[in-house]
Amino acid sequence: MSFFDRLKHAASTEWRAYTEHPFTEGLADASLAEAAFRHYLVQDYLFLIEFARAYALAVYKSPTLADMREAAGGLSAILDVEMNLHVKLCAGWGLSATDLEQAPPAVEMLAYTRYVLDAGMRGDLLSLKVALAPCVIGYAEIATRLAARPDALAATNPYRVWIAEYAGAPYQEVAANAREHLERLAERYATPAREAELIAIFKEATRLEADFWEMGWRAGKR
Ligand SMILES: Cc1ncc(C[n+]2csc(CCO)c2C)c(N)n1
Repeated sequence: MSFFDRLKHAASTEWRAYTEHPFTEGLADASLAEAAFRHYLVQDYLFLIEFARAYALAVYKSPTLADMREAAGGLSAILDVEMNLHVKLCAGWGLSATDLEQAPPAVEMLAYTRYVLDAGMRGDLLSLKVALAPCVIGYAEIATRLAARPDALAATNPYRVWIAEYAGAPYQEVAANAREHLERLAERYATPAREAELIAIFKEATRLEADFWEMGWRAGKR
């Protein structure tokens, strides 16, 4: 079994709660309340700013130049690609980039990003990449599943742009490369003695991803 599959298997309850959260179902069948999506999107913008810092930390923590280039690629994928999607999507919901940056941070956003930054700060590059894995690899898995649903990408679904972005080939390739890089890192630095700690990091980050959906989901019920 690959290293990532071992992590996912060990965290299967948390992984399902994250990747099959009702929020994601609501994106696919367009039943998600607009308020839920807006709240999620604004907090996700703040989340991406903090995740850019985590990738910058990955540059710093890189033992080799090749690792450094890989982390720098992740950093620019956030700053130059993913954040543009958010700005574009938010404009469609009447929110400007300034509105986004000035939004008050939610505790779920803070908890998740602080956790990842802390895991990276006290650990090595492998610990940090394990903490980042649910985000990068999870979104690719979620979007692929949603895109296969009838009408998920239909013009009548206001969330089709989000699904198409993460289900599309460019993002799927980013996620596949991240997964490949994680396997190579694990070959270099994972030991049986470290496995329990790495699983604990993966589980916690996955739980915080589910909490992030839950935060948006609750905003749709208010
Ligand atoms: C809560 C939350 N989790 C994951 C992602 C997806 N994501 C964040 S950074 C990154 C890597 C490079 O773009 C990806 C795919 C998100 N946007 N929000």
